[in-house]
Formats: sequence, structure tokens, C-alpha cells
Amino acid sequence: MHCHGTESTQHTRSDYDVLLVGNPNVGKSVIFHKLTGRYADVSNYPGTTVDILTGKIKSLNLTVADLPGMYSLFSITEEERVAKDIILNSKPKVIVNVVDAKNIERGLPLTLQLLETSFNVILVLNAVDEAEKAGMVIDEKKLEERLGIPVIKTVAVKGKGIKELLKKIEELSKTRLEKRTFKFSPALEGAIKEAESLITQESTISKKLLAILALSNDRDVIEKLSIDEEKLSELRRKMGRSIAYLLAMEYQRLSEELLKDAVVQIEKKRRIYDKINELSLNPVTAIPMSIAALYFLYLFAGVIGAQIMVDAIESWYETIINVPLNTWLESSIPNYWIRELIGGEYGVITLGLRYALAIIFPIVTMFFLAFSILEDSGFLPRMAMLLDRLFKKIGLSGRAIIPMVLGLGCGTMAVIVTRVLESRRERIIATLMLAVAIPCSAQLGIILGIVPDSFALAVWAFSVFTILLAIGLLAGKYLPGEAPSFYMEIPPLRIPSLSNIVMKTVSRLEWYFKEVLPIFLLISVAIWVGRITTVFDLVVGLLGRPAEVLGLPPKMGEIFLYGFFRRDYGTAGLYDLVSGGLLDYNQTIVSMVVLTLFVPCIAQFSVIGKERGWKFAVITALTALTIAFTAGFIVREVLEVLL
Ligand SMILES: Nc1nc2c(ncn2[C@@H]2O[C@H](COP(=O)(O)OP(=O)(O)OP(=O)(O)O)[C@@H](O)[C@H]2O)c(=O)[nH]1
Ligand SMILES: [Mg+2]
Repeated sequence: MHCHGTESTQHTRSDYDVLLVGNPNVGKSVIFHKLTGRYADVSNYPGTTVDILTGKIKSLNLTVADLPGMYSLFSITEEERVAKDIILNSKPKVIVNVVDAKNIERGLPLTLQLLETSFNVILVLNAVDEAEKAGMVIDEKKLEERLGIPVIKTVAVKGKGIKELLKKIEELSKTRLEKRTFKFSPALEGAIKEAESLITQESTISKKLLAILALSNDRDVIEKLSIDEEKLSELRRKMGRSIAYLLAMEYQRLSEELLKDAVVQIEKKRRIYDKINELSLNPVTAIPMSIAALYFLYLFAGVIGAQIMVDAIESWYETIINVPLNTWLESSIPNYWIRELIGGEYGVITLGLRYALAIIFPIVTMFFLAFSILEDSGFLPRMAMLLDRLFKKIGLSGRAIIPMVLGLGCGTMAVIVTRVLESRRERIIATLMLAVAIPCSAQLGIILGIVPDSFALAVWAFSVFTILLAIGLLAGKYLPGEAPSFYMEIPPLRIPSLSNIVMKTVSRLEWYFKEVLPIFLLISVAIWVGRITTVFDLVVGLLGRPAEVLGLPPKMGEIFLYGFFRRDYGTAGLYDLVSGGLLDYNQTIVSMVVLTLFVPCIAQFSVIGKERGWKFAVITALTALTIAFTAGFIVREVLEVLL
């Protein structure tokens, strides 16, 4: 997953020399990094890469694409479809098929499918360190002979085997391998032959593969080759069983044949690992472990980030930068408006840069750091499994836990990651929940930083959680469509690697700076222009109305406006109000609730528009606005009665 979709949405026409293809979570992105030197996000759960990332092997002058994980070419999820499109539409010189050595049997069906494309394939057995620890002995020479393609063992994280891989890539980029064919049962072969006869157009992809795709009802292929649909469905009827079932049986048979005597399992127990793994899968112990994990996130972002670090950096910024800057401006720049652009209450440096550097930066850094550790440990998918039953009630599957928890980091990123969900319905529900009720790390951090006491925190958490649940329940009930099925491979538990955590945090922060810092500065300028033209006062006055109804000071109108530019900008403003003593106890709670639920920020809004459609984005924003003010009103009324 990379933070912004800008990377690569128009990729269908591009030709890549080398494609990295394989099941999710097998180490493709680590290998991509080793080959190209370009860092791609690496995490210990399936679905880390949802977009195509491209780079170059400089020494060989070959372009490489790191594809999202896929189980087969007969795609189900959106990211699988993205990967399939690339494989079918670019003409790679080499496909590097990465397979997790300890799950080699599960990886082979895709390998066999890739062989059908008629492109050169290299089979990479990655993470052999773990396979060996689990007692597997793999004879790669035997596999090589049987498959008729090069097979290379690697431990990507340690760089082992990468040299050999590079050598093979170089070799195969210059020649074309003779392909071995693998035969299915006569009945299946017969049906495929008949489907082949319906394809009249020429293509670089083998007709057999296209026929299989057509039989499995691949819309892209059927439409592109304009295959007679009636004849296709007649063929399907004649087959008796679904092609997916028949293929699965055949692939299992072929894989068993291929692996016979080539992979041997020796008895070996890993006592400590097995014990911890067991505990992490048993609900009785896993629930406290999940709570501990969330507490750990809170400790990092909320306590260390928002309280300790923000306090320190803020006061430092104030004394080192704001005060001397304003004194200097007073004495040397006579023009009021120029002074106000740079300094004063709303200046680019005194407000924009201060929010970005002194308030948001420490919080997101700590959050990304903690989140990276969670990601690498393999703990998140275990939480997904636990929460699956609960999530079913709100129309989601446990898989949604990853975008949801990521949403606690950055909602914009998380909306992109909802691509890992299976159906459009699920993606819509998750997007709604993210846009309305899941606070991002900066918001969360600040809220945890300003919350007056634990009662206030409980009121806030209860309100937000109730709304979250209500949205999920209503959407799950009224949105048409099937309830999702849950299938997610549980990755092994791993000790997070320091270098990956640092790299990941740095790459996310880099994104944050590129995307956020300029926006913060632009907002300051926009506010400045707005103030000169008095538009600012007008909008703030307008937003001050609902604030007034909620019993909040008119200054809150300003904060709401900030909140639309960026949610964290809004909460940073709230931080200012609270530390300035401008809000009383009840007002603080109401503001916390309203700002959390308030419209998605501009960045998130535009990503929602791109991913789900602009109409949906507008409806979402209006819904959020309504919910935010209504909830604020209710909380206020209840607090008045209680306190
Ligand atoms: N022990 C071990 N772990 C590895 C090895 N290669 C990768 N990993 C770990 O496997 C996990 C997945 O790596 P990624 O590179 O993100 O996998 P991917 O195939 O790109 O995954 P998706 O993008 O989700 O499809 C990470 O936790 C890596 O640190 C290896 O050779 N040995
Ligand atoms: Mg990846």
C-alpha cells in the first residue's frame, strides 16, 4: 500500500520488462526493493500492495513492476484484477513468480497459470529460512526439471539468492524459454478446447488460458474478444460442475505430482513459536492481546506523541520562532497585511508551519512507528479473525480491520486500502465508516492530549463508537448485496525487523510531508486571502451559527472551517482553543465529538471521489456534517442534564 493513488492508475498500456507476481504476503515487495533499490511498503499481512509500483534494475536496464498479491488469474478482489490486467496486457520479458517456500503447494496453481501465458517464468521460493525452521527440505533441482523453468531459493530479507535471481533475469530477458504443458483431465481439456474454438482473435496470450478465463466468466476477456456468450453458457452447462471447482481439483492433482519427493517434511517442533501462535489464535488470550495492542498504539500516539512530545516541541516553537519572529515583524515591516501573512495569529509560519511541525508531526511519527511494529508482527490478521463475527453484523468481514486500524493513522490512506475488500458493498460501508467516525492519528492524538479527564474521554468514545456502530448496522442492513465471506490467510508471527520499521515510518512521513506540509502552508495563505477579502469572516460566521446552537464560542466556526481543509488542522486549532482556556468542560467534550465526526478533509474527500464516485463523496460529506452537528447537540443536552 502506498499512501496515494497517484502512483499508477493508468497502467494498462505500459510495458514492463519484469513482473513480480505471487500470492499475497510472500515477499514480493522486499524482492522488488532488493532488485530496484526503491522502497515499496512491506508488511506482514496479505494486501499490503494494492497498486502497481514500478522501478528499474539499473544494471540491466529493465523496468520492474511490483504487483498486488493474487491467488489466481481468475480474479476475485479488485487488486487481483489490477494484477491480472497487467499480466495479460503488458508483454513482460520475464515473470518472477514469488512463492512462499513453506506454502509451496498453495502457490503452485498460480505458477501453472502463469506458465500458460507463454511468457518466461522464474519460480522464486522465498523465505526458505522459515521453511527450513519448520522442517521442510526442498529439492529445487527436481522442481526445475519437472516445471521446465528456473527455480531459485531466496531469503529476501537477508538478500540471499538475489544475485542468482538477477543473473537468471538477465539470461531470460534475452531468450524465450520452451514451454512445458500440463494437461488437465480429458473432460476438462475437452471443454477448454471447445471454448478455444470460440476465440477468433489473435493474441500474445495462449488461447488455452483465454479459454479458461472466458469459461470462468471473466468479463474483461469475454468483452475484449467478443466471445459468443450463449455458446459459452451452453459449454458451462455441459461441464456439469463449475470450472472453478474442476480447476481447483486439477491444480491440486498436478501440484501433488510436481511436489512428490521434491518436498520432504521432517518432524520438527518449534515449541515457543507454536505456543505463542496458539495463544494468538485462541479468543480467550487473543482478546486481551488485541486490547493490549490498541493500548500500545494509544501509548505511542496519544501519550508519548500528543502529550509529551507536542508539549515540548510546541513551547519550544513558541519561544524560539513565534515570539522573536513577531517582534521582528513589528519593528521592521510596516504593512499590517504583510506582517499577518507571515506572523501574527494566522501566519504561514506562526500557524501553518507550527501546526504541521509542532503539533501534527510528533503525533503521526509516533503512530506510524507503533503501527509499523504491529504490521510487521503479523498480529493484525489475527485481530481480523477475532473480529470477523462482530464485523459480519455490520456488513463487513474481518478483513476490514486493516483499513479500519490504518484509518486511525490516516483516513486518506485507509480509503485506498479498502480495495482489499471483496465487494463494492463492503468497500462502501468501510469508506462511510472511515469518512465519518474514525478519527485519524493526528485527531486522535490531539483529542487524547486535550481531553480533561477520563469521564470526558468515556463520553467521547461512547458517542463516536455508537455512531460508528449505527452507520455500520444501518448500511449493513439497507445496502443491497450479499454478506461478505471471510477468507484471509493468517501469516506467521514474526519479530518485526528494525530496518523495515524505520524504512516504513520514514517513507510514510515522507509522504506526509510532501502531501501535508504544503497544504498546511496553503491553508494559511487561503485564510489570509479570506481575511483580506472578508470571505473568511463570512464563512466562519456561517459555521458559527451551528456552533452557537451547540453552545460553543463563535471561534469554533473557524475551527470547523479548518477541519474541512484537513481534519488534523481542525483539531490542532481545537488544541489551541483548549490550551488558551477558551472552552469549558462541556464545550470541550462537545467540540471533540463534533470535530471527530465532521466532514472528511479535502484529501480524503478527493480520494473517496476517485475511488467510489463523486456523488457518493458529496453524499458522504453531507451525511457526516449532519451527523456531526446532531450528535454534538445530543451530547450537549445529555451533559446539561447530567452535570
Ligand atoms: N523470514 C522471512 N521473512 C520474509 C522474507 N521475505 C519477506 N519476508 C517478510 O514477509 C512479509 C511480507 O513481505 P512483503 O514484501 O510485504 O510481501 P508482498 O508479497 O509484497 O505482500 P503483498 O503486497 O501483501 O502481496 C514481511 O513481513 C517481510 O518482512 C524472507 O525471506 N524471510
Ligand atoms: Mg507487496
